Amino acid sequence: MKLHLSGPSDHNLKSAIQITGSKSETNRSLLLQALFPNIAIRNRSNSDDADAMKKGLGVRSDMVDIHHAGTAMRFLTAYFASQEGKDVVLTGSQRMTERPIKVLVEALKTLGADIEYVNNEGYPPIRIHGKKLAKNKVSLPANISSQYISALLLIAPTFENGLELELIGKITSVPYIKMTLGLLNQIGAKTSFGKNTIKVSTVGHVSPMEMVIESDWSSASYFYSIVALSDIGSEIKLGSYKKDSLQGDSVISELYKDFGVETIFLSNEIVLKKVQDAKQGIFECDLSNAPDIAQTIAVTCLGLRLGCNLTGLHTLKIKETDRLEAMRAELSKFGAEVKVTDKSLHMAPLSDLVPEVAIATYNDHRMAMAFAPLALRTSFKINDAEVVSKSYPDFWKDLKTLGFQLQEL
Ligand SMILES: O=C(O)C1=C[C@@H](OP(=O)(O)O)[C@@H](O)[C@H](O)C1
Ligand SMILES: C=C(OP(=O)(O)O)C(=O)O
Repeated sequence: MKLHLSGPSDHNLKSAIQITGSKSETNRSLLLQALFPNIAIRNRSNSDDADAMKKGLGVRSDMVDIHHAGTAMRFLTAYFASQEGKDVVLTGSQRMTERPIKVLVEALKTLGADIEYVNNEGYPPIRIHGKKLAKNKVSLPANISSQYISALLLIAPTFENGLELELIGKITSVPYIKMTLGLLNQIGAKTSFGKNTIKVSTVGHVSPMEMVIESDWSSASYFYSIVALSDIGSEIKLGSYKKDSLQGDSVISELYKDFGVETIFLSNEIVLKKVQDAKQGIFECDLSNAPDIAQTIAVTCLGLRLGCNLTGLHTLKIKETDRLEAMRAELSKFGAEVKVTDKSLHMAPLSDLVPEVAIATYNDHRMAMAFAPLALRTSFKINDAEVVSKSYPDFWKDLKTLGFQLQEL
């Protein structure tokens, strides 16, 4: 589906939107629920990735396809490896077969798992023969993806003597590891996170309990961008959010102050309000703790005619696409001067946007959603707009309620 996008006629926005639960929290909770069936989940994500996780956990055949879902790939690898008697081949989309999994597989093998690569060493698909994992201590590199660490931590409560991880190198995407530990605490696991050691205790039994998932902050980021690009006085209310979030992307409420966006925390909602013009100059930020909002921020800067230096982006090359290269190519179509390294993105301020360009999305939901707010500045096209369903299937519907004009081409 190719969409032509233009902004609302009135740039003074007033709207309220309900977003579903965080996909990261949902996929962790679904795994914990499979291990401890007394857990009930409220406000789960309606994303494709959450569906892939749910289906994968319930599968009866010996083939599991998780499509594009990185968390489902990594979390299910750990889950199946620890399920005695389970024999499955775990695979995904073409892109998933290019996203590395060796660090996790090696760590699981050290713990006693039986896993083979079906085609290419280090990459899905993998064949897993589930076993009771006997060891309880392992070291692994921590600078490639935090999902490997979260995957191991999530199965740890079922180990006889808990689990101790030694993390090697600079730890990336730390808030996602803390999110995992936070959810483990909710089911009664004792956890500790020292400088480079994480410990999780065994959990024998979980009494009936409810996990209430906060709505997705990465999805909220697109509305921060919209408010930043709209008139002073604009307000969008988003539910259901809270101040003490488990999601690292909630840092956006601080970052967007520089773009003139204030966040008002109500009991179960946030109100994003454009209160002043953006701070002028080059926007600088290290996003190693919040990699999923890098694309949103780069496009906001483009729309506000600001330059940016975004660093800490070393994980972006192995996500749904090489996001650094994809951003360079697509920002450039609007006329921006962009340089990328393998861990950073640098953009010079641009005064006039080239209109009516067609943005490619590279099977990456965040490419489509990050660029959409720019329709407040110029009209353009988005190719393969349906990619948004990976994390936010209602995105285009919600954009229409704000008055954005979407025309299917
Ligand atoms: O654990 C998680 O839920 C996630 C961790 C992050 O990945 P990396 O740790 O690979 O950066 C993030 O980009 C991804 O969208 C979700
Ligand atoms: C990187 C992402 O997801 P995953 O790694 O889980 O595929 C994302 O949603 O931006």
